[in-house]
Amino acid sequence: MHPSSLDALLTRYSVGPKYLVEPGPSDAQLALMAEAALRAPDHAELVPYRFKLVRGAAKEGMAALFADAARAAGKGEEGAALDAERALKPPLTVAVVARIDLGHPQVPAHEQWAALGGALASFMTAAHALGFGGKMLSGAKVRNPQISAAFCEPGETLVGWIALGTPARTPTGPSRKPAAADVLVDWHPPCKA
Ligand SMILES: Cc1cc2nc3c(=O)[nH]c(=O)nc-3n(C[C@H](O)[C@H](O)[C@H](O)COP(=O)(O)O)c2cc1C
Repeated sequence: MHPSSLDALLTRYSVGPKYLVEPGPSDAQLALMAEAALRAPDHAELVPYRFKLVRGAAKEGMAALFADAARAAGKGEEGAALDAERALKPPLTVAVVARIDLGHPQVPAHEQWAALGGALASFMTAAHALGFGGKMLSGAKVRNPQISAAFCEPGETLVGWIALGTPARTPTGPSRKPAAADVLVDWHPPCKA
């Protein structure tokens, strides 16, 4: 059974591309994930992000870009083949792109990044609730000029890629996290001198 609501929030974990198999989410499931992302808090409703789907023949194009970036980084042919495989293996890859308006009169950049982070988390949690696994990945590749230009329109920043698919193994559980008490702290007003 798929987890729902609070269960999904409490049990999401990342599943790396190695353990992702077909099928990936359908168009209808992707639409639900995007709707969940759009429910994240977003000051002035700027929607400062896009989720760009890499599927079908586009995967080959991404693999070629990854291989070229690996060569440019001095990795050699074995490294290039490994990076190409990273593009081809997941059933679906979703490029996460930021659209930060640095000159916005009300909403500073950090609030727009916060909106993107919330959307990303909701997108991934919705995927988990639908029975899929995934992992957000970036690495030095996001700063490769050819890759960045291929994924971004002017004014956009490539954040990374979410690998998505069906988990091939029973998850061992979420990664280690701090206790709730570590992030819940009482605030006290400063003492008057
Ligand atoms: C924007 C972003 C980029 C990330 N890039 C990487 C990465 O390149 N490599 C990696 O191992 N983890 C990366 N992570 C972290 C993983 O996606 C994941 O959150 C982490 O391994 C913790 O696992 P969990 O999600 O199960 O708690 C990134 C996370 C974010 C939000």
